[in-house]
Amino acid sequence: MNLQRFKERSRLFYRSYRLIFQSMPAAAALLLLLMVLQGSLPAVVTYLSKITLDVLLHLSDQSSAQIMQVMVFWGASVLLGQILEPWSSYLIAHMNEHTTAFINRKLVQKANGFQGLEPFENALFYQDLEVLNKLSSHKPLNLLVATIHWVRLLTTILGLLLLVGALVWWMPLLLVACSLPGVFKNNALRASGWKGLLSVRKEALEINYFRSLLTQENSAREIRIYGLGQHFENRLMGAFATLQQVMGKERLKLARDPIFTLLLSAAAAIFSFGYVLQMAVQKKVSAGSLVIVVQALSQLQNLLDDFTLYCSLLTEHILYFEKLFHFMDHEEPLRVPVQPQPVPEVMKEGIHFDRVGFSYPDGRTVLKDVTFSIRPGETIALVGENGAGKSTLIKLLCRFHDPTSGSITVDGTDLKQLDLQAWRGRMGAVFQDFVKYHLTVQENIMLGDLGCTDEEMARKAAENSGLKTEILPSGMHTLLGKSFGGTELSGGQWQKLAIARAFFRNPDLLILDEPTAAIDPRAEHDLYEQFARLADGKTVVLVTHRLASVQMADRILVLKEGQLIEQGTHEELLALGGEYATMFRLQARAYQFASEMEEAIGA
Ligand SMILES: Nc1ncnc2c1ncn2[C@@H]1O[C@H](COP(=O)(O)OP(=O)(O)OP(=O)(O)O)[C@@H](O)[C@H]1O
Repeated sequence: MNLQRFKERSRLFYRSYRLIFQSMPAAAALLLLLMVLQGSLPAVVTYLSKITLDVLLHLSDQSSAQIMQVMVFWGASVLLGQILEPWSSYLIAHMNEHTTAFINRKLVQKANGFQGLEPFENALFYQDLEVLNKLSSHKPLNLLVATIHWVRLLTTILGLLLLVGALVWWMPLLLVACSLPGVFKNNALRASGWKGLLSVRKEALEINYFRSLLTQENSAREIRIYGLGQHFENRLMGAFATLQQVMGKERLKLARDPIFTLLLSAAAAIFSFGYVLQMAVQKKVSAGSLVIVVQALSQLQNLLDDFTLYCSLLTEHILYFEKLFHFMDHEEPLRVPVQPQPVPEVMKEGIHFDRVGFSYPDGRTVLKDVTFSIRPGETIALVGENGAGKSTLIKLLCRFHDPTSGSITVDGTDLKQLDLQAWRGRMGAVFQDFVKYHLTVQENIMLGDLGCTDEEMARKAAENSGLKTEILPSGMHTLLGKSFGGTELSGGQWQKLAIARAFFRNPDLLILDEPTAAIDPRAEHDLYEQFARLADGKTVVLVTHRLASVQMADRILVLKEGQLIEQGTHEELLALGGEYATMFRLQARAYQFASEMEEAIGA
């Protein structure tokens, strides 16, 4: 290990211990103290044995008083060891819970702290988060416990080496030197094990994914209809097999490879033992000294092996922290201004997209040179075929991503310079993949504005969204979703609830990304009338495929393959006879066909 690497490792250890100590400073310090105390006890007991033997072999008038003293010390040491053991176990368990919660909180805070969505669209981010989350329940404590055992072992070993060194000065050096190759070997093996674990992060995610597909209600129907159970089970077992194969190889290496280093340290112990015996034969040592050296050597052999093991465990655990800090040091890709500009109280000029281009991190260009304006109080509808870039445009408006080229301004100020929290605070949004919170109806709505506790407003928002809460078992207080045994809503009812949440916030800018996809035509018609009434004075950006609904918009923007190809009112675009007119006629024909069919069936 070169100096640079050594410095990095030392910094890493320092940062890791600081993190653990931050979670419970007093308990960690106390535990460390207990372990050092416990660690020094074996050397004390061994030393007391030597004194006893020497006293017995050289009896004098003070011998009985000396033996009494030794017995008191011996008894106190044994008792102390017994008293301390349960307390260290108690502290370890106590700290385990705290450090797990502490690290989990740090991870969640970090993930939640990202203002943009880019990290969430990166597979490695998820894989790292998964590994870190999973191991957070034992790695931090393992590091602490391994450190404590390491300190305890070191204290015991140093004590015993001192005893041995007092007799033969070079013997401790020999024993330590012959143990070092084992330390290095085991460290390397543990590091390789950790690399192996990281190399199967994808498989670990696959296991979670396929297991949840096979066990959760939302996938249960398709799996049964298409008979996918066995297929996914095979893929699950395939991921398990890869994981077992990789980790099995690492475990085998760990069991097999340290044999030569073990033989070396055993040879040093045997040689030392033989040397001391020869000294005893030549009467160069007292019987007491001989006994303690023999005792110390036999203990040292095991202790040095344990020490080697704990060194390698420390290496393994510290690698978890290396990953953890790497994750924690992840920089926010979205540049947030240090001194943000305030969001205008009332928008005057509106929002302007100027030659906006955007590519996702995979490099595909999704928006090209898009230029348009949204005036305050205007309702804009975005239409276009699947994958045209409508939702991406909404993401840029919410500043989940920044444009790759061009700019978005609000009353002339670049969106990047605005106070992002305040900007988002003005918005209400119903996304395509809105969240179904497994909470009560009222809570679902009131999450729209945590600062408002007006239950009557929540009821009104439900009413405006067209959600009939009176038919639910406990009205507004009905618990929803299966997670906690609540009532399940239909897709359309959930969607209305998401709309109610957006209404409850009473936003200046309402974003609706296919808000009615799951809603029946009559409810959709009622809802759009409500939108028109409620949106009075608000700016609305609506994405929809149902062109019958966009006629209420002040302006319609047509996107195709990431480009804005047409814009105008419904009538203007029909008169233009372009993409919109074609799409509208196709849909109208389908509706006409349907109503003719209805009439025919009626007749
Ligand atoms: N997170 C992402 N990473 C990479 N590419 C993405 C991501 N999200 C969307 N895309 C790609 O960007 C393009 C535009 O997607 P977008 O969701 O904006 O289209 P859309 O017009 O809203 O489509 P739809 O009507 O089907 O909802 C698509 O080709 C899609 O594959």
